[in-house]
Amino acid sequence: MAAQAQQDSAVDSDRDAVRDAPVRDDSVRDEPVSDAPVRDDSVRDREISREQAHLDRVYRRLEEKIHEAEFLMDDAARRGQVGTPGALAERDAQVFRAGVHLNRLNSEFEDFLFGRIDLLRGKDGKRGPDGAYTAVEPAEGAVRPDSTADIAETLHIGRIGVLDAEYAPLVIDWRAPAAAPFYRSTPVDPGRVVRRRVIRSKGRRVLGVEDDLMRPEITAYLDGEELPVIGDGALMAALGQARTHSMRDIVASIQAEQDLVIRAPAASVAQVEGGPGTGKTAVALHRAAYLLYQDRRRYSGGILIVSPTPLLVAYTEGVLPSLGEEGQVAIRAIGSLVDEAEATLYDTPSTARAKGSARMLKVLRRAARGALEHPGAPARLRVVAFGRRLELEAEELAEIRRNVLTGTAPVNLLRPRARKLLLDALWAKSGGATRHTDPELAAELRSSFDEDVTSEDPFVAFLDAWWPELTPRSVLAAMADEKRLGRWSRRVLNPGEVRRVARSLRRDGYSVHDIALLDELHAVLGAPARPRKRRELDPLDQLTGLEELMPQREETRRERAERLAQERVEYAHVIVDEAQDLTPMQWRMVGRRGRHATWTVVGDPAQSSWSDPDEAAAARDEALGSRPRRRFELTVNYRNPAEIADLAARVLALAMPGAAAPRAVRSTGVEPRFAVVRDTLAATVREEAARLLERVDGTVGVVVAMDRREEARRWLAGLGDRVVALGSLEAKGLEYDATVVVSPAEIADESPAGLRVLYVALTRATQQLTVVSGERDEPDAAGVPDLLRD
Ligand SMILES: Nc1ncnc2c1ncn2[C@@H]1O[C@H](COP(=O)(O)OP(=O)(O)OP(=O)(O)O)[C@@H](O)[C@H]1O
Repeated sequence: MAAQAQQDSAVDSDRDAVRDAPVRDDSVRDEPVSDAPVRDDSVRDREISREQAHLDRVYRRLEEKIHEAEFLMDDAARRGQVGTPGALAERDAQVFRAGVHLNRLNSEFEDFLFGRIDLLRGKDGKRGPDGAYTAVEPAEGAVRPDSTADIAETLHIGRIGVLDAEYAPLVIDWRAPAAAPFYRSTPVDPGRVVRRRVIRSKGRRVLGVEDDLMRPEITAYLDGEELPVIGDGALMAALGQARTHSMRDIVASIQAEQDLVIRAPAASVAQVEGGPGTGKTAVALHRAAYLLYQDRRRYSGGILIVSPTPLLVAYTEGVLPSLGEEGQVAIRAIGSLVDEAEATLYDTPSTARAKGSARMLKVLRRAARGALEHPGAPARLRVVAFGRRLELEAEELAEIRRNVLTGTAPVNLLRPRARKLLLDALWAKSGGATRHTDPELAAELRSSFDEDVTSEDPFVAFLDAWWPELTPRSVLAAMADEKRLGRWSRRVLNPGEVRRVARSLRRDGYSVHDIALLDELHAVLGAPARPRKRRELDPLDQLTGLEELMPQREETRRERAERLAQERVEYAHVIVDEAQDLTPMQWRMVGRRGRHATWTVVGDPAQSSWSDPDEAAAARDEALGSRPRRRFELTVNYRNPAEIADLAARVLALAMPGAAAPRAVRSTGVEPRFAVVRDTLAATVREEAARLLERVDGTVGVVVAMDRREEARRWLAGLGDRVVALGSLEAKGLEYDATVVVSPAEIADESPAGLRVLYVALTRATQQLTVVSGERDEPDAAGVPDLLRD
């Protein structure tokens, strides 16, 4: 039987890839070779043209929908001319809906349609909102006693859903419940799925199909014809593709354990752990698209994805638009979370350690108060009121300041209280309190005294200098003074830390750790009350004189909504990528953006570059609060071939003894290459990078210790834009076809978490890895550095 005969190949291409021996990936070459041979296959061609016919139908339908949307826009424009308020509102709503629709339909997605499942008859005959049958399990008798069965339903899966004119599904949105079996079904637990097909297309042309048979034990018929099975496994094809400088979506080949995370209910915190290359970043991005599809209204509050570096943001930015989602999701690097302050600098590990620690909280609170006493602060206050000269001396002023600061409110919000206590003290000196016994007259006198004093320029100037409105930047700048910082850090930071932190703050620009300090200071200082903008005059109000009658009218609901949107720093869902790297201060910063949010937190403790994971875990727990958590684990490495994964596992064993490395699904037969410095380090690295550029079609990453970044860029000058140099910390989350890791010992010695950083560096390549060793690496005769020996 044909289906039976295909059993072996179907098991070979088992999409779950859960097996012990990695699959040999022959697309990878050690030596440059020409293109692989193309197989002529008439069944394959026939299947491709069948899918082509379906895709043509889909595009015809899309064109009809585009015309409908355009008609809607025209119609809306006509309504606009009527001019009544009702018609105008309706027009706005229509234009908006039609615009969104057109926009989505007009984007010519590469592989708009990418999947298909052929299903057995289900337990009941119920259909879901997308027109597909809802049953997960097959009906009794769907498979006949002689192991034959008929396909009862065929679903095509794509980036957005398309119904035909009769509301039958032409394409099911990948996020719809009916699409779940496409990702979840396995030969062990197939449900109704008999055959799962990945369709590869470009623009409107179908290029190929790859099938996996989920029920190899039966012979299935579709329209009386036996169901053919084509292909060598779509997953392997996807993994073998050359990498560019942008990440691709994985929508056509999401694996079952990943799908569980993507579709997890968003009620609380989904905590996802997995080793390098297990798809954590990919899953996080697909989850954002899924959540928006599931409950667009709820997530109109915005989804924030926090990424470790601007490089990773740039690498991943295109994924959501390719899934049909834009606008509602903000992907921000952890160093760009505070508006108008972009991190451009790196701190040394010891400075970073001090700045990232929760100990800084105390320092910042003291600094926020201490910064009020700046070198230019006036020592005394002199005013004239009721014709008398009144003075407050330094001691009295200090006493008033102490009094004000007993309050716990943010420093900037204490300014009105400071003003009031100054006036009280001046009033007491003026003797005004004894002039009247009648309380009403006394109050009147006091109020005209206050008015007298506060309208005097010297008082206003004094208050501005003595209790200035502090900004996070000004306080951080004050901390650059080592003496002052020493005072504010007493018994919190040691003198070495004080020196290093102060010195780092004297540089031009901010480091990624400074951004969390700025954000904390923003909270500690409090935003000063903004004078409310006067409403623009409404012509209707002018006619009726309402504006005069109600000069302080409350802001309308719409105005309030607009203001809140502008001021938004909180999100409905927060996704933290590479969560293992967040310092306690960064957790506080991210936590403030998701106080009422649901969360997805993905990370890998073995890749943490933070030296005190326990302190960070405590800060994370505080940010996530008591929300219930659901834990997920990703176990399969889709990035590295087994040859590279095995080498990296040696460093993992040193960095985290006993930790399990994820299982690699591919093997290339190409072992990592070990090179020792020949002439100069620069020349050796350049030669090795050039060698790899010849062997791979895509990108090459050269990973060096952080303080070699600049020189490494010079080493590679002129080799073209397929190759990039990166510091070890910048390599986080990224991947290349091939990598050169320069001096493992230098990377490992950089910081207390250096071995884990080296583990990150060694796990970036999808095809080939070269390790260059200097003397410090103590390479053996084969060039293998001490740290990487078995
Ligand atoms: N189901 C899949 N189908 C195809 N490719 C996949 C799949 N899952 C992951 N990949 C690919 O594997 C690579 C690694 O994925 P990703 O960067 O998301 O892993 P990660 O767990 O975030 O890794 P790291 O912890 O090292 O940053 C990417 O190229 C991704 O596209």
